[in-house]
This record gives sequence, C-alpha cells and structure tokens, in this order.
Amino acid sequence: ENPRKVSFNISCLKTFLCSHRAVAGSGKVHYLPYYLPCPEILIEFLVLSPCSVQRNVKNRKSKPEAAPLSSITPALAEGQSRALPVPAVPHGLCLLRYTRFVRRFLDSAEQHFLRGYRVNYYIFTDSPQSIPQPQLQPGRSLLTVPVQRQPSWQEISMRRMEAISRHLAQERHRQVQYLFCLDIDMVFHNPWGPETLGDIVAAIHPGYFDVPREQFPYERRSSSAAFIPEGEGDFYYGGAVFGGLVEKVYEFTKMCHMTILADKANGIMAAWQEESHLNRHFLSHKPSKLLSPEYIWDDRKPKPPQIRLIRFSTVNKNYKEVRN
Ligand SMILES: CC(=O)N[C@H]1[C@@H](OP(=O)(O)OP(=O)(O)OC[C@H]2O[C@@H](n3ccc(=O)[nH]c3=O)[C@H](O)[C@@H]2O)O[C@H](CO)[C@H](O)[C@@H]1O
Ligand SMILES: [Mn+2]
Repeated sequence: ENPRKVSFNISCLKTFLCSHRAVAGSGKVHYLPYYLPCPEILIEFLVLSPCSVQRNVKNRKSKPEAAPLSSITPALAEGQSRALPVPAVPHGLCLLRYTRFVRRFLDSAEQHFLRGYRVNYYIFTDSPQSIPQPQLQPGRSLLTVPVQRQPSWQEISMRRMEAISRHLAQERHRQVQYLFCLDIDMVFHNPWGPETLGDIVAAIHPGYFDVPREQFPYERRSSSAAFIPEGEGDFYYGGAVFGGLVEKVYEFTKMCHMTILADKANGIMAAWQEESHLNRHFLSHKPSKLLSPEYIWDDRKPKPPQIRLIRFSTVNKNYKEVRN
C-alpha cells in the first residue's frame, strides 16, 4: 500500500481554490499601546506590528505548503523508528484537577509514542508531588517542571505558550531535536511514529476536518491579534497537538505568547484562547507537516470511515468537575 496515500478526504481542501481578496479588517489591525515588563518581549513584539500582519495576509500564497496528511502505516513507522533514533520530548501540562490524567497519558505513551526512540517527558504542573513516577522503558525519562497556579482554565491553557517558550529558552535542549506539546487529558490508542516528525507540525482539529471553512471557529473580531477574516484560512488546527524542531517550536510558542499578551493588554480574549492564536500564526507561517485527526481525536466522537486508526484522543471527561 502506498504509504503517502491520504487516508481520508477533507472537503475543506476545496477552500484552497477560493480567492483571498479579504485583507485583515480592510488592513486595519489596531493594538493599543501597552507596557511589557520584559525587554526581550518588546523586541519580539515589533515583529508582530500591524503592518507585518497585513503584509503576510496579502502575500499569502493561495495554496498552503503543508505536507500531505500523514497516513504512513504503523509497520513503516516502527521500521523507521529502529533505524533513526532521535530524541523527542512531549510536553504535557496539568494544573489543578488535570493531574488525574497523567498516569493514563504516560502509560499509553510508553506503549505507543515513538517506540524505540529516546524520549523525555516533561510534565508542567503546579503540583509536582502528585505526579506518578511510572516505570519507563530504557532511554526514556520523566521530568516535572513547576509552573504557577492560574486563576482560570482559560488562563491555564493560554499560559502554556509562555511556559513552554520560557522552558525552552532556559534549557536549550542541546540533545533534543524534536518536541511535541500535547494536552494531558488525552490517551494514545495506537502507534504515533516518526511520520509525525517535521520542522513545525500541526494537527487538524477532529471537529472541523469535514466542515466548510466558513464554519471554522476562528477569532472573527478584528480587534484581536488572532483575527482571521472571512474567506481566509486553510484548516482549523487543534490546540492540543503541535510540535517540531526545538528551535522552531521555541519561536512558535514565543510568537503565540506575544499575540496573547497583545490581546490581554487590549482587554480581549480570543474565542478559543491559545488555539485561536495558533490558528492565526499558522495562517501566515504554514506548518511544514499536517497531521490528520487520527492524531488528535476525541473519545466521545464515533470513528467515521475516513479515519482509519485513532492514535491519540481526548478522554471523555466531565468538564464541570475538572475545570471548576
Ligand atoms: C482537542 C483540542 O484541540 N483541544 C483544545 C481545546 O479544548 P479542550 O477541551 O481540549 O481543553 P482542556 O480542558 O483539555 O484544556 C487544555 C489543556 O490545558 C491544561 N489544563 C486545563 C485546565 C485545567 O484546569 N488544568 C490544566 O492543566 C491541560 O493540559 C489541558 O489538556 O481548546 C483549548 C483552549 O480553549 C485548548 O486549545 C485545547 O488544546
Ligand atoms: Mn484537552
């Protein structure tokens, strides 16, 4: 079987053919001036000035450069993993009641996540003492990174862009080539192999792979730095899975953190928090690899025929109980 064969149809592919005349809010993306305490952040923010946002939208090629949807068979994935051991790091975040998801995440990752590779797990948590220390395969280790408690689930979810970029800046992961940043309320059901490695990797959100672009829940208010006008956008990407080369992920998380701070200074929170900023970023900086929803499924959704294998999926959780 041809391993490059796309495993399912995505009707939103047709949206590439649409023209993209709309320019961000007719070119007007205004940020109010605000104070940022860290000089490093200020310098980076200049990159995101209104004119560069507008230019990116205008110059956008009508076809994204994203790689075809990944559908390499597990057999090939495993064969490759033995040949090319590359260290990889999944970063999970669990604050408040989300520590309960850690064990299932780790146990299933040991079975399915990049088997045969050296892997360091980093769990970002406000409660290091409650993180289980399961037996890991040789060459794999688990580290906890303490992070501050946050006042709301929205803030927790958004702050991971800051936490990851800070952590990468400090650690300079010399040995590590690739990393993935993953929601912790998820579990591996099937192999996640080296077919997922790429410069900068995004995944198509399982709720939007078969809906027209007009229905993507992008941020639609032009006062937000995550704004995407009608008629723009390639895919709706999920916030729960992104990754790539360490340097690229560092740049990516730093940029998203900046745009989140810009919104915060303007008193606005994007429709889907950091996921909206991630989607805006990937509009002008195309991911080099796109993972199918096989890699970011949801246990509550039945498996449609287009999805061959559910590899990584959100567990069915009680939102009220874990978030409040
Ligand atoms: C499948 C998918 O793409 N999911 C995204 C979606 O909803 P989700 O429903 O998946 O959001 P969620 O409740 O899983 O929160 C995202 C993540 O933040 C962490 N967390 C959250 C709350 C908390 O009290 N403690 C804690 O540790 C944890 O790692 C969790 O996995 O939208 C969120 C932002 O609104 C994120 O972008 C998620 O990645
Ligand atoms: Mn989640």
